[in-house]
Amino acid sequence: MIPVLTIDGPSGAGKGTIARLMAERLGWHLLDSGALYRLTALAGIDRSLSLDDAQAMAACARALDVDFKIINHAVVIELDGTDVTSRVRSEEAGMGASKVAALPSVRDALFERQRAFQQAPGLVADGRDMGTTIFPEATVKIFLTASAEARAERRAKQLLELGENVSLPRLLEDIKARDERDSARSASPLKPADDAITLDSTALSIEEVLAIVAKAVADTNR
Ligand SMILES: Nc1ncnc2c1ncn2[C@@H]1O[C@H](COP(=O)(O)OP(=O)(O)OP(=O)(O)O)[C@@H](O)[C@H]1O
Ligand SMILES: Nc1ccn([C@@H]2O[C@H](COP(=O)(O)O)[C@@H](O)[C@H]2O)c(=O)n1
Repeated sequence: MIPVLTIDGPSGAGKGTIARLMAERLGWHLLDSGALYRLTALAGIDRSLSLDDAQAMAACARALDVDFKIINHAVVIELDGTDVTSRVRSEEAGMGASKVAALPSVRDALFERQRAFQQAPGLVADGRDMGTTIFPEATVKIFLTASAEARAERRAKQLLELGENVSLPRLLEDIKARDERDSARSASPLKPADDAITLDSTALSIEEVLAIVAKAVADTNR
């Protein structure tokens, strides 16, 4: 079976960072499932659709015309032929994603697209339901978390580095709202798989988290 490492957890816990570093280290493929929900929201916004319209948003998700390109060692994301790399990371896309992700029809529409990422020699998949719903058979499952305050501070630092204006209280509010919506929804809510390793990164550096995850993967190969 093609091995899969899943990294789930709340927004800003460091999933994307650790998933990318682990994929590089292992030479495995990478699935950023949040990007698919963000792109679905952006496609809906661009078509002036209501993000609550389950049927229209599912059709949008199914027909998503996306391309992930590597240009000069960086990922470039195109939606309908347009570069949306920066837009995908915006708070508008994140909050929109969290709305459309609560629709079971949208989750169903993206199911097979995500499963198709499981290619040799292996896959690192980052999201909310990678270990519970999309890859329940995964070799190693990590549930990466951190306090809401630490996550808001990390996000603020990230946005400041991008030259964006930030309000820490506003970021903290958004993170808590997103946590609440992601955890309370009935379709694939944010929660650790029964067989996941839960890792609280509040007081850990990226290198320390990476070492723990790498050891968990190495331990399964013994
Ligand atoms: N252990 C850590 N200590 C300090 N900063 C961290 C740590 N892990 C990640 N970061 C930083 O926090 C920010 C958010 O990390 P990242 O984007 O990987 O989170 P995420 O869980 O994928 O978030 P989202 O689900 O919203 O995409 C980044 O700037 C990253 O460098
Ligand atoms: N497997 C997933 C991944 C993401 N979501 C939703 O998308 C939002 C954006 O995700 P990021 O990881 O890019 O921040 C997130 O808040 C979730 O609502 C999901 O439901 N399932």
